[in-house]
Amino acid sequence: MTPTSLSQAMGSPAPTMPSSQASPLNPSSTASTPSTSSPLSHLPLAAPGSTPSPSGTPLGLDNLFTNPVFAGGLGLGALGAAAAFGRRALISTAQLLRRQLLVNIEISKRDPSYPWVLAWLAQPRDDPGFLARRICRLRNLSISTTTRSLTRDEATGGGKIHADFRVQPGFGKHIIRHSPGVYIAVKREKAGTATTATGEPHETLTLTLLWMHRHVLADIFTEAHALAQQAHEGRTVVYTARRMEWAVLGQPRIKRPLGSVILDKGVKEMLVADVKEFLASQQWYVERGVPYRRGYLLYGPPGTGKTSFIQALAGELDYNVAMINLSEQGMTDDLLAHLLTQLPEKSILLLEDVDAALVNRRQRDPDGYTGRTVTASGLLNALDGLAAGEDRITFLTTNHIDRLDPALIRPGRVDMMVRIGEATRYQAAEMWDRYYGDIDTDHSGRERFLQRMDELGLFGGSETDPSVPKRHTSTAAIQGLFQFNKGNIEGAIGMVEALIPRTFEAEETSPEGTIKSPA
Ligand SMILES: Nc1ncnc2c1ncn2[C@@H]1O[C@H](COP(=O)(O)OP(=O)(O)OP(=O)(O)O)[C@@H](O)[C@H]1O
Repeated sequence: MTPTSLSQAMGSPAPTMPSSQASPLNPSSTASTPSTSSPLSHLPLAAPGSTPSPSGTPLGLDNLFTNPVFAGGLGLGALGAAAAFGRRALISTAQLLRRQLLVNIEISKRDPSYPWVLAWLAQPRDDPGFLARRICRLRNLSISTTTRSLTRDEATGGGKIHADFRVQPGFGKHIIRHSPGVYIAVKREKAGTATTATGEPHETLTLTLLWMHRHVLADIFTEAHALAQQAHEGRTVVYTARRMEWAVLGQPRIKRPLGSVILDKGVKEMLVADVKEFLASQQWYVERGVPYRRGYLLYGPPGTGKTSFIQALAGELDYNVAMINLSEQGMTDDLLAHLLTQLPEKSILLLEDVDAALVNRRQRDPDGYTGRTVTASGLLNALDGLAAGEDRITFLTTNHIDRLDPALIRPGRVDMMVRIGEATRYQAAEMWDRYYGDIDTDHSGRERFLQRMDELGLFGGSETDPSVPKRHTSTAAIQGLFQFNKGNIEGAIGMVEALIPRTFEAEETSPEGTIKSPA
């Protein structure tokens, strides 16, 4: 039912609309257009109760614009829109300029250059001048501390631990001046949550500089690398596995001279020559399709210089040492394989006490469950399986060769096996010369020392007295005795009995390799 019919039905006449309201789009129109001529003609222009225009007509658009409230609102709206547009235009222009004029370089914490650049940023710089001094400042600093135990020689000042503090740019934004007129914005930030690898959040470092100054980036990385190398010069970096990544263990150590490790006659020379030959013959391996890696197994009793030799060899070759403890909690076959594929560059891989991993092969129960972490097959695969990396020198050490699986000792995994045994007469004499050579010029002290060792059967029995038990001592024990009697020939000779290992003596004697202070 239409409204008309409704009103008619209710007995009231249908309302007529004034002709001036007939066409709201043409308010000035006075033509008496029928209300049905415009679809909008029946819509009221003003809300019920609104003030009629002074002309007596309801509010029209011309009146709307002359209305100060409406005009003011419209003006404000236009201003707001213009401001928003202007802001957006400004942002777009800034982004465009940024893209065109600036260059960003992001360095991930996983990249080897990350610590180098951090150290480079913390370098003291020349005074840049009044203005630049106000602009350039590392606002937040963080500290990276490493500690190491002091040797007996170093610990004269009373302390036992040496700490190194390195100041680095902290998290946040900084500005540094690279050279006159070249400024770099630095942003160091934590990215995301803790990684499963280290338990620490990932970090990035972003350097931003003018596009026209981009050439300094190459200088920055070269300088940062040179700085890192300088810090490690004459030093051997020891890496250790920290969860899924390699981490530097303490401070890089001063290179140990090869001459300070005394192995039996010719052993050291033979090993060094073999490694050097391997390093010089990469082409030979490539041409024959042989994986370019070489494995060495050093075995023998504790304290005979196996680890010391590997450390000194790394120094001699200008290599680092990447060490994995196979019996460490959490070390699994997968983790071992992963770490071996990520080996730090120019590093000797050192797997100590390798028997610890192989023991579990026998301890596996019928279900294949093993209480230990790295299995024997995991180790074998990591050494020469499909995923095993190339360009690698591996040293394995063990005190228990009898516990090793024969599968481990086969060319490709272990190419050379060397027993580093108990101290021989040759080694004892060489060590004596290193400690007392300058004061025992006629070697008389050395002869008395060796004779005393002989009398006690410490070179595997006495040549003159068959009743003397066959004994051995370690080079570590001899070193301990000499260190205890620094510059004291008589003291050293008088204490030879302390070299007798505990296994050959009653319980009250000193443990193997340790020198007890005289009462
Ligand atoms: N042949 C050696 N020449 C010089 N120093 C030695 C020698 N053997 C042992 N030492 C000294 O004894 C200490 C222990 O030596 P090192 O750790 O190299 O022995 P190791 O054979 O690796 O022992 P382990 O089998 O227990 O790991 C070191 O301080 C090292 O300087």
